[in-house]
Amino acid sequence: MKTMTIQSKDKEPHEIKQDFPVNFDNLEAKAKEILPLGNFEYIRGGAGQEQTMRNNRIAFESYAFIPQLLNDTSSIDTSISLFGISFPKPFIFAPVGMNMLEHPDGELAVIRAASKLNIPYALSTVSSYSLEEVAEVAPDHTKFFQLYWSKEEEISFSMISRAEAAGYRAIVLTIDTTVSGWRTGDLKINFSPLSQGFAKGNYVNDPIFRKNLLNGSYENYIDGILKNIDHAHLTWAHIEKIKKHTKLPVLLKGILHPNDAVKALESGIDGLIVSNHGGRQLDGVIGSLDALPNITKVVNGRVPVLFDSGVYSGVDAFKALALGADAVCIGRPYVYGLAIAGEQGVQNVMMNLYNELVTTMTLAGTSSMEELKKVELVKRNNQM
Ligand SMILES: Cc1cc2nc3c(=O)[nH]c(=O)nc-3n(C[C@H](O)[C@H](O)[C@H](O)COP(=O)(O)O)c2cc1C
Ligand SMILES: O=C(O)C(=O)c1ccccc1
Repeated sequence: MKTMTIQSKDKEPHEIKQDFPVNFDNLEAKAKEILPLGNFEYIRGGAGQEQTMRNNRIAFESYAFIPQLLNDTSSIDTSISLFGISFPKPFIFAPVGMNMLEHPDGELAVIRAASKLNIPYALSTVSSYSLEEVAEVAPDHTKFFQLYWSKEEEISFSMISRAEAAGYRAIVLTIDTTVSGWRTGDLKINFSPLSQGFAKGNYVNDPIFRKNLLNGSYENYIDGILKNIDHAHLTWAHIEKIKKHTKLPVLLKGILHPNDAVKALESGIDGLIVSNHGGRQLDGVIGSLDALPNITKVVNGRVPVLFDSGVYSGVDAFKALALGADAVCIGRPYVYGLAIAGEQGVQNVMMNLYNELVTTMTLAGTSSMEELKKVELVKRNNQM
């Protein structure tokens, strides 16, 4: 593979493989060639008729921005600050479960890429490698732990304590996975990612989970994970308990309604992630980007508002940031990069997104996140 070196604005040289797919469709097509069909469809697919997935894209396509020119954009500052820490790029790795479905190095490859690029990394509860193994690879890098609430709450509290002990900097509680979405693609071929055994990382050595396993509450790990993962009983009352249990900032992932954003603030939540889970959970909901402006309005800068679902280019990231997101979380693109070329693939994807964002900022006359936030957008009614 030919390589070239790109000098990014945060002064770290990054190598990009020239024959690595650049745009999202090509990335997805390449991953499809490489991955077993079930794994690929699980990653690509969404819930139901995939209306929500389409709504995500329609939302991005509906916004257009109006550049203002003859501003000095010879130096672009993309840095952001989150919970008192500064990062050179406005990106975050979204939590994505079971990375061994894509590559044997799984989350270890992703955290290596994240730490080289200095992009915060959110590890999933259902990771293939444990939170401790991931932390060991990059002890000083900023990591968040995404929590799927367990039916047996002691397991969740145990995982939070382990994340604290291993140096994770925040807990991201995902609230949109009350039950797993109606994933028609997986149902069609009877594909069950959990049954492949790649979701065990955080459960295998969890003291509470093991105790229950030995007590015979579950037949095996997979049975135990399946029995624990749905959280339909989770309510606002739990947030108080979680906040009491940990000193770490707690973010809620999956906020779409401004009323929920208000409740989150009233409950003392430290940050929000506007997300519809990439259209994988509830079909027929609003595009995530369409939910963003009303939420940033009610939050009004009191806590960080992060964003995900459908960010597939630097221009998409630009639009989400212009609509008030403090950082954007990247999901499927990096997962495809991981499938294609492991750690290097993850780096390539993130650097392509980043370099396109920098190019977009330069052309749009915006040299910092503050200026980007002032960009004017127009929304048109789009049919795709
Ligand atoms: C294969 C896959 C697995 C995921 N696993 C999790 C998970 O374990 N926990 C979680 O909160 N979100 C999970 N997500 C959702 C992502 O965090 C994120 O919300 C989503 O990927 C954003 O949509 P996008 O990929 O279209 O940008 C997963 C997404 C994918 C594609
Ligand atoms: O597939 C997903 O999107 C996801 O979040 C999940 C939920 C439960 C188990 C594994 C992954």
